[in-house]
Amino acid sequence: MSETNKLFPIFLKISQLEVLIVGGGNVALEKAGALLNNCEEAKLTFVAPFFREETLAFVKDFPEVKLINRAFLPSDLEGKQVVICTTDMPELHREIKQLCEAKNLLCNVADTPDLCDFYLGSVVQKGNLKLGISTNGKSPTLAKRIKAYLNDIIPDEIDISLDQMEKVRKQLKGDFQEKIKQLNEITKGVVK
Ligand SMILES: C[C@@]1(CC(=O)O)C2=NC(=C\c3[nH]c(c(CCC(=O)O)c3CC(=O)O)Cc3[nH]c(c(CC(=O)O)c3CCC(=O)O)/C=C3\N/C(=C\2)[C@@H](CCC(=O)O)[C@]3(C)CC(=O)O)/[C@H]1CCC(=O)O
Ligand SMILES: NC(=O)c1ccc[n+]([C@@H]2O[C@H](COP(=O)([O-])OP(=O)(O)OC[C@H]3O[C@@H](n4cnc5c(N)ncnc54)[C@H](O)[C@@H]3O)[C@@H](O)[C@H]2O)c1
Repeated sequence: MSETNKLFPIFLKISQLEVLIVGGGNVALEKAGALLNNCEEAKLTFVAPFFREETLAFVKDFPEVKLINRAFLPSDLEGKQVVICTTDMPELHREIKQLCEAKNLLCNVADTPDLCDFYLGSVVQKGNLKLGISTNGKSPTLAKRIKAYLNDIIPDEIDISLDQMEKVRKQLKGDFQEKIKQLNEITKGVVK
């Protein structure tokens, strides 16, 4: 059988988690952008001895972002649940990954699949609908292309259908199996 993608996608309530981003440069900006564009209340703490202007300009309007202006210390991991390493210091990333393992923290080392417990995905968003795309680390660029393609072909009106379905779902009576039958019937024509 051909190779399969064994990653399991979950949709994190990122505003309920404490996230540490180590580094404040281009890659930090890219990863923070990925999180904040999905949830502007994401609780991000950055630690870095130097922050790029672009990073500072981007994060300044987000209420839950904190900046610590010095080199990483192991104590920065206290109270954190997710850690994203974005510096230009591979040795530091290996050390942080080990510290995270000892504390059972989920760690992503940007652009370094071997050190990641999870990958960031490409995200398609149409109102309440969200699709996460993974290429199993094979090609983030192709993931970006697939995102653009899906963004074009999924109609904006899908969000109206979702709102209508929510109302119907709340009004339906009957036992669970009967509800599923009715919901399947109503949604038959939505995706053709
Ligand atoms: C989805 C997205 C999320 C995000 O980061 O926001 C993401 N990378 C994005 C873009 C992107 N990254 C890179 C380029 C330059 C072109 C290229 O190299 O292809 C571009 C394209 C661009 O920027 O246009 C460089 C790169 N990335 C990785 C490596 C190392 C390697 O593969 O070995 C290298 C080489 C570094 C070097 O040269 O040394 C690895 C990872 N990048 C991942 C995620 C994870 C796998 C996701 C998947 O399964 O597809 C994984 C495994 C880990 C992680 O970082 O979480 C985001 C899409 C943005 C969008 O949707 O618009
Ligand atoms: N820029 C890109 O798009 C890109 C693409 C692929 C790979 N990379 C690689 O990713 C790495 C980061 O790139 P970048 O462009 O974001 O670099 P950058 O210079 O913009 O940022 C590096 C950040 O790491 C911080 N840092 C350094 N030592 C630290 C420490 N001890 N504790 C905390 N923070 C520390 C710096 O203060 C800075 O904020 C580099 O190794 C680069 O080669 C970058």
